[in-house]
Amino acid sequence: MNQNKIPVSVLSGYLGAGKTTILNHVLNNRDGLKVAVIVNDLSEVNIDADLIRDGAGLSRTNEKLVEMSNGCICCTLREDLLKEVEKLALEGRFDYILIESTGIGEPVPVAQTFTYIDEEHGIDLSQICRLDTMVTVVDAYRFWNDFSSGETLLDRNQAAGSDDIREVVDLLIDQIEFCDVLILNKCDMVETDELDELEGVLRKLQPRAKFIRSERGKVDPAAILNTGLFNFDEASTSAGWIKELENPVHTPETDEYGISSFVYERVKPFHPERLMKWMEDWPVDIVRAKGTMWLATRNDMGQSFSQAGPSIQLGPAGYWVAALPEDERKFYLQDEPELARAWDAVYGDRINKVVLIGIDMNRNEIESTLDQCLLTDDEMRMDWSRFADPFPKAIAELAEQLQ
Ligand SMILES: Nc1nc2c(ncn2[C@@H]2O[C@H](COP(=O)(O)OP(=O)(O)OP(=O)(O)O)[C@@H](O)[C@H]2O)c(=O)[nH]1
Repeated sequence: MNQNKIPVSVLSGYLGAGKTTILNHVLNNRDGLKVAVIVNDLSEVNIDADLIRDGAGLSRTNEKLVEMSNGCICCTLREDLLKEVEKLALEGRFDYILIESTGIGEPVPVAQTFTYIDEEHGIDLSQICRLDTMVTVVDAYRFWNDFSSGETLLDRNQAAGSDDIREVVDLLIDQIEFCDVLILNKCDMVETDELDELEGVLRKLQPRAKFIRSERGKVDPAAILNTGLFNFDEASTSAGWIKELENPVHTPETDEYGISSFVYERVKPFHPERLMKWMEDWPVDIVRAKGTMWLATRNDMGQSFSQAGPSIQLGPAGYWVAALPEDERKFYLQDEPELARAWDAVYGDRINKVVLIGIDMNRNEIESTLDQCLLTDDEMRMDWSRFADPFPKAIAELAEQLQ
């Protein structure tokens, strides 16, 4: 760890989760640390900055509050963030930079700002700063409500612009699946057993992060400052579904809250119509599913599948290596021993491989009903291109039905 580089912590979390409250608490207990604070607000009036100015008692001479308003540091204000952080770091009078992102900000692009050289502006923040901790704040009281609302940010008038079509649940998942510390805030508003269940699910979604429960934002500053926990590669692969794919762990049935996960893996394609019907009747006990699907009608391309609550997405993931010209296929097989090991003699790398995470999932039922969506032995001998394929245009309608 280079002591000359100024450490940075970033707070993400959906609107109203408690980021400003936590920030104020941490600043009020900062123990002499000279902190520069960057507060990002989507609107023109940076209310959070006012709250921090009033609540945190930053010293005018030693500290600084930078407002970044009217945009989001993960996209439209990314360049401003680069320049602002560079300026603060080069001033050399701060011990720490603490950033509060907007509620609709995604953590990955913010972390990238600190990790990669920005060629366009010639700024390499990694030479002057050290991203120390990515923190995600989750509102324990509203979580399930937001997760299952089926609403988009536009529906809630919270979008970054009219072309921002993100669903609330997808944003929540992005924030949870990329963090080093997850703060479950507003614990005063939720019964303990509900909290235990929620934490169990969140730990399944994000097994790497350190979990902290807080009430009214009371978080020990040491939990989010100078933790040294950030590592881009580890954070990028820390989602529960990736961990489950890498190393399937079968939670024993004794789990108090019935939270479990498993991988559905079959070397046989789905019949698109039957799969579509299955999805229309999505089992409510599955909270999160993610993986690759093989549709008989799209035999050359794997489909990337992602579900979180009522949000379902399916789209092309890329060509199966088995569908590539022979010389390319040989190249990949030589280059990737893992691919060669898993290679099927007939179908190559074509496979259905989906991680399912849920509460009280009936694994047998899920597996047997999904198996019925695979091609039958008779269908395997037919011309697959002639099967009806309602994907992907039906996906949008499907998402609506699930709400
Ligand atoms: N009951 C309770 N209320 C809380 C807690 N933490 C924050 N609040 C309240 O929740 C509301 C939102 O808190 P903020 O700290 O402004 O949340 P935020 O994440 O900064 O919100 P945005 O900046 O809009 O994204 C405020 O009214 C807080 O007083 C908590 O732990 N318990």
